[in-house]
Amino acid sequence: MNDASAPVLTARGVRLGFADDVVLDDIDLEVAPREFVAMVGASGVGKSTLLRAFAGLLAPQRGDVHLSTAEASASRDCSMVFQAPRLFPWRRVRANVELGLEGLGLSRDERRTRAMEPLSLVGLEELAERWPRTLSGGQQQRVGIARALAVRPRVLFMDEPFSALDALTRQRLQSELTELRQRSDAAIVFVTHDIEEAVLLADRVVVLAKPDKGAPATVRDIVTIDLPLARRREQSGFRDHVQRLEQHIGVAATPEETTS
Ligand SMILES: Nc1ncnc2c1ncn2[C@@H]1O[C@H](COP(=O)(O)OP(=O)(O)OP(=O)(O)O)[C@@H](O)[C@H]1O
Repeated sequence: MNDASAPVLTARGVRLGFADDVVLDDIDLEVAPREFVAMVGASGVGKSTLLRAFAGLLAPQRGDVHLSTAEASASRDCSMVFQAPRLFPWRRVRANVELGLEGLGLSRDERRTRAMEPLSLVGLEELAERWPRTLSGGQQQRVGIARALAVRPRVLFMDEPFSALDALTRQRLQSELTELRQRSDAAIVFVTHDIEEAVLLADRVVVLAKPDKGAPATVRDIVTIDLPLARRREQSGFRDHVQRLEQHIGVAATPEETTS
């Protein structure tokens, strides 16, 4: 039995890299059940690499990653949403969502029923029998999210899931994700290069950065976003969090730059 408050993900002293190239080092992080953690950092700092290691797709060179075991019936420890929805064009929407459920010991009927739950969570139950090519980009990404949720993961990993969408669709999906996380039991670890998106969505934002040029990146800061959910960019406190994060990542303009 899992302790209900025990972390769903624990990383201790993690080092990651490719051959002799160390990309990240000394990574320590715990993610609590149902927590939403965003990871931000400059391009190439290692956000996707770390997410892959968390999901068990890449072995650490040092340290370890522990994912707690899923307890719900026919569920998985984790699932992943990518930048592109990666739907199979020859399978209808519902059949795409059922894909993740194969191999979980469910009957065909059970798989069909289970696929409809997350589709309704993302507002697509009406489109269950459509072909992917007949959906908009935002709808296709919702199908990708539904497919990842169908397995009732303890942790949902999302790698820049909205970055390929137009600005309006992106905003809509951001607010939908806030609603969805309140109705789902999954913790979410979300990679983005968009600091405002991280402040809109996350309970905590992990800043990855290199301490020195050429050195592997590590966790520079973890910022708790203590604003109530259903956030808006205009609300008080929002910009303060964005600015603090920008300074840590090193994208904030220096005073000389702003006055010249
Ligand atoms: N399979 C691989 N083999 C060798 N090097 C890799 C591999 N995957 C990633 N890297 C390197 O690891 C570093 C981190 O890449 P990663 O994609 O994790 O960064 P990122 O922070 O997600 O970047 P971005 O924001 O641009 O997507 C980069 O220098 C990249 O070139």
